[in-house]
This record gives sequence, C-alpha cells and structure tokens, in this order.
Amino acid sequence: MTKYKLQDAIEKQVATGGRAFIPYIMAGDGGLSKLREQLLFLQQSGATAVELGIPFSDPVADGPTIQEAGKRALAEGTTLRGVLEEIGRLHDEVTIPIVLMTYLNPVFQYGIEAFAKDCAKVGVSGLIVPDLPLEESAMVHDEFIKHDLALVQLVSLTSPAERIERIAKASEGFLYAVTVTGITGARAEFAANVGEHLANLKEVSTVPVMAGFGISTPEQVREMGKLADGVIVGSRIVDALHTGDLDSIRALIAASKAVEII
Ligand SMILES: O=P(O)(O)OC[C@@H](O)[C@@H](O)c1c[nH]c2ccccc12
Repeated sequence: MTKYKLQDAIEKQVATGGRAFIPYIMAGDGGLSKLREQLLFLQQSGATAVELGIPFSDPVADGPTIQEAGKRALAEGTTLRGVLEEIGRLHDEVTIPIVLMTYLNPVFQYGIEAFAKDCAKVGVSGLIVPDLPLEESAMVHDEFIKHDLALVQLVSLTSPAERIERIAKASEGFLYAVTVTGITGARAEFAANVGEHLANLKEVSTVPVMAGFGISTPEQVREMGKLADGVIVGSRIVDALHTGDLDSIRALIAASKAVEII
C-alpha cells in the first residue's frame, strides 16, 4: 500500500516524542480570505496536519458548534470549488498535510473524477467522507487511489469487532477512532471502554490511530493522547478561532507534545 504524506507526518511527530495533533476547522468560517491566516497560524503553532471541513447544508454527524460554523461559511458564499482554489494558492506556504472533510453530496455535485483530480492538483493529502461507508466506497475510492489521495476511515465505539478490523485494515493515512457515541462536540467525560477500544485499534491497525470527538481541554488531549498516536480537536478549535482565543489553541497543541509515552 502507498505510504501517504499524511501518515508520514504523524509518524514523524510520534517519533520525535509527544503525539500528533490535527485541528479541524471549517473552511470559509470568517470568509475564505481568512483561510491563509488560519492555516498558517495552526502550522506555526505546531499542528501536524489540518482537517479542513467543507460546509454543507445537511451535516448529519456535526454537533451544534460545527453546524453553526458551517452556516456562517455558507452565508459567506463558500463553495467546494472556492476552497480548492484557495488551497491551490497557499501551496507554497502551507506545508503540513491538508485532509478535506466533506460529505458525499458536494463531491457528487462536483463530479468524482474532477474532484479527485483537482484535490491532487492543489495538493490535498487525504479525505474524510463520513457518509461514505466502507462497503460503498469502491467507486469513489478508485478515483482517490489514482490520484494518491488517502481515504481516512472512521471507526465508531459501537462497531462489531469483525467490522472494526475490516475498517482498520482499509484506512489510509491514519485511522479515525471516534471516542464517543453520537455527534461532534465537547464532552465532560469519556465512556469507560474508550481505553480498551483504542488499544484494540492500535493492535489491528497498520496506520496511526488518531482519537477524535469530544476532546476539548489540554487534560483530555493528554488523556486520549496516551492511548493513541494523536488527537483530533474540532468544536473547541472552531469556537476559539471564531472568538479569537488563540492562546487556548496553542495550549491544546502544547499538551499534545507533552504526552508522556507509556
Ligand atoms: O468537534 P469534536 O468533538 O472535537 O470532534 C472532531 C470533529 O469535529 C471533526 O473531526 C469533524 C467535524 N465534522 C465531522 C464529521 C464527521 C467526522 C468528523 C468530523
């Protein structure tokens, strides 16, 4: 299997100590003209890669914070085409891998072939498509493979063991380990079986395991970071960028570097 730039970046981070950190942001929240500044800030603050959300009108997996960000981005007139063009312009400055998070509908509207080709052209590293189940991914996946784009799979806490293993083996770039049941957004606590779940995923996965959903404090970054190769933080980052609370983003990233390796 191809080794993707995305996987490489995570493994390099883990090899130098600490854990990988992938912030999620909504493209076009604050206007697409802000994207450059937002990505450069995250890169300079030590993010390993960025998960860049494409706003969509019916975001089934998104909690309220990300839904609101999506509404703001759509109100700014953000389109998939516009986002890809902007990424293309930032190519020389933004060197950390970009993973696009999009629902299927905008991809179908764009055309799968054209989408994969344009993603590759502007330098996108990978894709997360939450409403594309593994069993139905072949048609889309073939185009991604052609263009060297990693298709990241999500595995939920409640999937049966046999399915978990199939998803883990199919994931490219990294495996997205969902750490809560339900939609995105901050949680006060995690279920008791999260540790076991992550340990099992690390065992069966051939790519790094990134824990995401519900992680919003430096303590949680350390707690989940211990159990995985890194963490993904969405709602808290979206909120902090919106309110201009950049220090709390720096604190979250700093926590990921300070995870004690056990
Ligand atoms: O917001 P949280 O709880 O920190 O979770 C990350 C999540 O937001 C981000 O990865 C994401 C945003 N939208 C999604 C849809 C499906 C899967 C993942 C996502």
